[in-house]
This record gives sequence, structure tokens and C-alpha cells, in this order.
Amino acid sequence: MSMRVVDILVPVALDQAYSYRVPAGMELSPGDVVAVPLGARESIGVVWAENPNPNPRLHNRLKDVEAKLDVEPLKAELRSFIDWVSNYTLSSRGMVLRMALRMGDGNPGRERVGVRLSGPKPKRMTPARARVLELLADGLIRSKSETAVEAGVSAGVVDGLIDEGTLETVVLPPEPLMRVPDPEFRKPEFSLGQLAAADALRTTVDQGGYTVTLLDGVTGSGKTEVYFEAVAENIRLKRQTLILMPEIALTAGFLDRFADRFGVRPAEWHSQLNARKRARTWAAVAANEVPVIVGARSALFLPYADLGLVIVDEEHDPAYKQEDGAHYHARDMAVVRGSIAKFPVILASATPSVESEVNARKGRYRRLHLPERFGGAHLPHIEPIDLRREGPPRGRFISPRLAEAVQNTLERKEQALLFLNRRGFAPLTLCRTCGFRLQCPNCDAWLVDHRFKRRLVCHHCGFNMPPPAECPQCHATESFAAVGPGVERLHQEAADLFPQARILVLSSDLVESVERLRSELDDVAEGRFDLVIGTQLVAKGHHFPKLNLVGIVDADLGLGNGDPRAAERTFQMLHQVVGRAGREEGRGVGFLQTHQPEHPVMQALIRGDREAFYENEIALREATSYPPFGRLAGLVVSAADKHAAESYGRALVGLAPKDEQVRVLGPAEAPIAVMRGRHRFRILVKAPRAYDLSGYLRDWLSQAPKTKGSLQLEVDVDPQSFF
Ligand SMILES: Nc1ncnc2c1ncn2[C@@H]1O[C@H](COP(=O)(O)OP(=O)(O)OP(=O)(O)O)[C@@H](O)[C@H]1O
Ligand SMILES: [Zn+2]
Repeated sequence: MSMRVVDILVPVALDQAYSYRVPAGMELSPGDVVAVPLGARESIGVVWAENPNPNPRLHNRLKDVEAKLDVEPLKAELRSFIDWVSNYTLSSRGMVLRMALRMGDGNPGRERVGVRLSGPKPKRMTPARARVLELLADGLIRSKSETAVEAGVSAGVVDGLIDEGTLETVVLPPEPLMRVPDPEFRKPEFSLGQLAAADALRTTVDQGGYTVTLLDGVTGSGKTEVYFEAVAENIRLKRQTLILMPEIALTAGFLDRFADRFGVRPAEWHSQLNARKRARTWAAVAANEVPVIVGARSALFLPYADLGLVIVDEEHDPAYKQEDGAHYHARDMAVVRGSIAKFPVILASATPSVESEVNARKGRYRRLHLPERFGGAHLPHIEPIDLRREGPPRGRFISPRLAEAVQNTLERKEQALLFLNRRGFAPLTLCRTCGFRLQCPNCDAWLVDHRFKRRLVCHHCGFNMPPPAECPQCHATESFAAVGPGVERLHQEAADLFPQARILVLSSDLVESVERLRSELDDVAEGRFDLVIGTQLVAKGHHFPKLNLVGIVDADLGLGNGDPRAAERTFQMLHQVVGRAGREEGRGVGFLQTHQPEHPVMQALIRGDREAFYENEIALREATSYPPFGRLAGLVVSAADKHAAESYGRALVGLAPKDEQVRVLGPAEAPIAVMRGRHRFRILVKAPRAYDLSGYLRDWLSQAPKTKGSLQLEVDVDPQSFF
């Protein structure tokens, strides 16, 4: 009798698919989701391929597929995408598959139960019961909870009436996750420039097929409104759209804007969804019941029934890079997904990544340009404040000129934003008596003073402790000094300088919940705060109509930390923050407090000369063969023992295949040499642009000695961070 065997990929850290027997009577095809025995456990898995010629010696050892699960199969395009991502990033295929199987427990949750009047009146009547009967007298079915709420009774009252036979229960169909958006709901009136871009995008979607468009528009130019036309067209074609956002904070105002345009809110996908919502969303996306989803990078791995368009908003944002588990860049992988499944991809930004800028210059991406702000608003004027000459008084961080400008803004009843990309009160606490610095016991890092929470916190491992009463070294009391500012300290200073102002501090560590953050951002947009003090959480994408002044407290913060992307990051972030100013009425102005106003990044910002920045940066990258003119991969070796990490790193480098085109640098102690109690060494691999770096790494790492004990090797292709 012929036996059917299939290869099944399971979501664990393994590369290969395992063979299983298909029991008689079970229908299986590639993509089907199944339950299989895996060692002593049962695991979920996905049929990856037929195996027509299984190794005959294995026949008796193969196990049977246990069951086929009742979920939509993973389509071929998603399976190819998983293979591609795994191959490129060198993450095991199983781990990449795992990102596609985040369907919670697969159970979309309780059934919704409805009730309606059916039997005789109950024997005992109470006022509460009477209210329920009155409500249901129209004979309509209502959900149980709705009935209780509308009649103003407890759920117990409704249950009592069901028990007596007065009401009967009916299973209701699940509420749709999202109603169908209406592409004609409210079309905006476009400016001529917007219209041209919107038309071009509509045509692109209409024609379908793989293309990449860089929607390059200045801050406040209406990129969202414009790409909504692409979404509208895709809705008309009845295909699914994914809009990627780098941060949940950004989706707050976005959901409402979407609803203004299309009449309904889009579905959402991010790490804060509860298990039930996650399961429902996953299933609904697969069943083609979600026309538009707004998501964080992991939404790329959802099992779309018919994905026809991906938009990557703020495409330059570093948050698109996932740094743990599989190291992938969601913008790049969105482009890959588009090329595999042959649909258009739109990248939107006012400050494109150098990669996308070069792709547009070389004609690999089409560029649509929006050079002006919508509605005649002007781009903000930017002024440097030279901290060497007109800095703040000792122990203060707001220079007199910035303070005066904020004061004037507040007097005009406009809003101001002070930007400092540093959480907490102060980045360093030291003992004034002996100079001792409070350090993390697990990391090569200082503890950050978080006064609102009364804790000292390590930003790398999360270690935290209450502030000690005395210096651990010299036992002096009351001897600690806070060094440098964080947003909380800035708040203290601002409260002092502007006692009348309603001040809000926005920082990711102070965010209690997504809802809370959304309502706070709403409060800012509605003008319920006068002064916002924030980290990069407020830097991008937001539209606050009354905000006219932005003060960058320390413009130099991200420069000169040895990161090859420091200039790009700093330019993008500062340009974006300042871009929050003057978006509606009044003139926007930005102040850059800096020690180096002559720095090319500062100069490009001050003169509003974006091109100068790109020219400079692109020339530099080209001269040094840095991305996108060359390719990089970072290898991080870490272990509890420093010597073990270093010698493994050395051995690894010794095994690197010889290739004239590839340079292997290191191992060198990482800038953060110890993290979470692990000693870290970095190896940097450089190769030419068109080189198959993933292939090289795979050959190399297949020779690598096994990582034993606490040793770990992390591989990061196209690294974004170098710490
Ligand atoms: N055609 C239009 N009709 C009405 N309002 C518009 C139009 N275009 C843009 N706007 C409004 O202008 C403001 C700025 O638009 P939007 O936020 O889309 O800009 P953006 O290009 O995404 O900016 P940023 O890059 O800074 O996020 C928004 O309030 C938006 O609703
Ligand atoms: Zn730590």
C-alpha cells in the first residue's frame, strides 16, 4: 500500500521541515495547518511540501499527522515569503513561521448569545423583570449583555428569565471585526500637487503588479490623505490593504482620520492586542473579512486572503527594524512581500531613509513629490541656539532665548513642544563626595533616575531599585547629584519657568496603556495642554493644530556615538520633530540648542536644505562603501564569561571563508560591553552591494563550532544598531 508523506514545518527554532505520514482518509495540501507530535509534545505545524520520495528506511519511524486544524491554509505566497525572510536574515524558518502563526489559541472567543421573548410571562414579576419584558416586547433579538444594559438590570435577571422559559437564547453571528469601508465616504478636495500624486497612486493600484513608490512629501503636505486614495482604489478592487506604522502611538489620530475618510475604523494589529482580539483578527484577515489593517511590523506576517497593497508610513523609522528573534527590517520585507505576491508598495516619508532616497535617485523606485504643506501653511523656520555662547544657567537646560520664545508662544495661546530624547529625570547619578556612579549590576550602563516612579532603572535590562539612602562606596548621605537632563527634569525646570502652563510629559515609560496614550495625544491636539515635553514618542507623524514652537533641548544627543547612521538618524528625527510646528495657523518655528551649529546636519536643518544633507551623506556612504553602496552584517557573540565570548569570536573569525570581496572585522568588544550579565563581542562583515551576503554567512556559520553553555551568537543582516 502506498503511503503518503508530507514535510511539515513547526514553529520552533529549526530550519528544516520534518516528514510525517498522512493517515488514511485525511486530505492534506501544502499550507494546511495541522497538529503533529513533536518529541513528547504536540505542536502546531504547517504542511510545507509533499514528499513523494521519503527515505524508505525512515518509514517505520515516521509519525502520523494528528489532525488537520480548522483554520485557513497559509497561501503559497506567504510560505514563499517565510522562506525568503528566513533565507535572507538567517533566522530559522521555524522562527519566521512562528511570526505567521500568532493566532492566539486559535479560538476566536466565546459565542455571542442573543435572547428574545418566546415563552409565557414568569410566575414572579419584579420591576427589573418587567423592564426586560418591555424592552423585548418588539420581538427583536438582542445580545444578552445589550439587553441587561438597556433594561438597566443585572445579567442575573436575564438569566433568570431564560431559566423560566420566558426568554429563549439564540446564537448570534460574530460581530464583524470591521465593516466595509466606503471609498466614496468623504473625498477631500486636493491641491493640484496632491491631486497629481493621488491620481498616480490610484493608477498604480488599478494596474496592479509589483512597483515601489516613494511618496516623498514635506511634513504636513498631506501624505496620508494622498495615499488614502490608493487605499480607496484597492477597496474598490475588493482587495486587502496593509498600512504599516512604526509605533502604536502614531495610530491614535490615524484611526479617526481613516474613519473620517472611509466611514469606519480599520482593524488593528500590534503587540498590545489581547489574545481574543488577536485570534479574531488573525482569522478574519485569513477569511478576507478585513479590508484594511493598520499594524506594526509583525502585521507583515498575517495570512492575508488577498493582499493587494502595502503602505509603509514613516518608512525611514528605525522602529521598523526588529532587533530580537528574527532580525528583519519591515520596510524592506514589505517590498519583498510585494515582489513575491506582485502588488504595489508605497513608502511614505518627509525624510526618506538614505536607502530609499538612493533607490529613488537611481530610478529603482518611482518618486512622487509633495513639496508644499497643505493649505498654504509654511514649513517652520529653524534657528540655532549656540550653547557655547548663549547656554542656560548652570544646572539648567533651557537657554534664556528658548525660554523667552516659549513664553511668547504661551502668551499667544499657542502650544509649544520641548523635545529631549531621554527618558527619566537624569541619565547619571553620582556621589558628590567620592565620585561613585550608580551602575547597573548586569550591564555596562548607568542607572537612570526615574523620579515619577521613584526608581533607578537600567534601560538595557530593566533592572531597577529604589534610590539608595547612602552612597554604596563612601556611605555619605544626601550626597547624590543628578547629572544631565531627562524629560522629567526638564518638566521640573519648565514648571518653574512657566508656572501657568498646563504641562504634559510624554515618554514611553510613562505610558500606562494604549488607550491612555491615545487620550493624551487627543488632549494635546484639542489644546488641553499648553506645553508638551516629550521623547521621540511625540517626534513623528502627529498633527497638533495649535503647536507652533518646537525647542530641541539637546540637538547633539544622537551625534558622535560611533554609529554609522548617527547623522541620518539625527537629521530625520530633528527634522520630524520640528515638522510638528506650524501645521495650521500661525508661523511655526524651531530652535536647535547645539554645541556645534556648524555641523553639516545642523546646517542642513537650519537652512532647510534637505538636499544638502542627502548629498553629503550619500557621498560619504559611497566613499566608504557603507549601505546602500555596500552591505553589512553584524555578528554578536555573547557569554556569561568574557573569555569564552572572546575566544569563540576569534575562532569564528578564523573560520570565515576567504573571499576577496568580503572583509571581516573584529571581534571587538561591543560599545556596551556587558548587557544582562553577558559579555559581548562584535564582528562586522562588509561586502559589495550586489554580493550574496546571506549565502556567505550561511556557508561560514555552517562551519561554526556549536555554541555551548551560555554562549550565544546573534546574526544581524543589514544592521541598524551597532551598540
Ligand atoms: N486635501 C486636503 N484636504 C483637507 N485637509 C487636508 C488635505 N491634505 C492634508 N490635509 C490636512 O493637513 C494636515 C497634514 O496632513 P498629513 O498629516 O497627512 O501630513 P503628512 O504629510 O503626513 O505630514 P507628516 O510627514 O508630518 O506626518 C492634516 O490635518 C490633514 O488632514
Ligand atoms: Zn542593566
